[in-house]
Amino acid sequence: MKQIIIATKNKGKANEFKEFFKPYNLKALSLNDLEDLPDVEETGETFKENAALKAEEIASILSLPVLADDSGLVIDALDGRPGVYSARYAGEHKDDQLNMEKVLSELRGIPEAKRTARFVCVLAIASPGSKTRFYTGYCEGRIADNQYGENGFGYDPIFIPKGYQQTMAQLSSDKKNQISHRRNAIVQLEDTVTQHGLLIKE
Ligand SMILES: O=P(O)(O)OP(=O)(O)OP(=O)(O)OC[C@H]1O[C@@H](n2cnc3c(O)ncnc32)[C@H](O)[C@@H]1O
Ligand SMILES: [Mg+2]
Repeated sequence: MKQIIIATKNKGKANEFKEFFKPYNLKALSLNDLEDLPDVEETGETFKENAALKAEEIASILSLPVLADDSGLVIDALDGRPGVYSARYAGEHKDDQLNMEKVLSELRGIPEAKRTARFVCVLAIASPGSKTRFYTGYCEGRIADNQYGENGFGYDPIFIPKGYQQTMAQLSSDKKNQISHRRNAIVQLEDTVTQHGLLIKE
């Protein structure tokens, strides 16, 4: 089967990419499937900068085209936080539970209408010798009053997509993968995947 490398160590993201690429008969390999690759430091101030850092560093080490995802939750009432700091919002150890508790406590007392937020996903495709390409997807919604549901990862238990009454973590993984920021970004890059050199081996 043909393969595509995703420069992520996040198992939740990696599993979603595995599903997305199945219809292309493409096997998505994450950094958890490959040995001896460094942790890329995310020193950028934007999703785009961090996505480029991850894709370009791994592409240059492997001399292969690489896809990276930088994503996060942007909350209006918190002036856009946690934003690019979503993974480490409550500390360097990247704890989903503590991150959600921090957001819920910062939003305590804020009424439903003012709890608007969106998930953002910026994908970068870096290919040695070519210019890095970017694709962005959004998923609009609001922050719930508590955590609900077990599916997904990250902030899914506190995020209610627009048009739904349940959190992302209460929806099935198939449903999430139809409406998510990551899906919406993937749709943008579909042509690139099918037409260009992302298929690294048979
Ligand atoms: O950098 P990699 O290795 O890909 O893994 P990461 O978890 O550090 O990924 P990011 O730097 O892009 O940070 C994204 C964070 O935003 C949150 N997030 C992104 N997509 C999400 C989703 O689909 N559902 C829930 N939370 C999400 C979650 O907390 C992630 O850890
Ligand atoms: Mg990260």
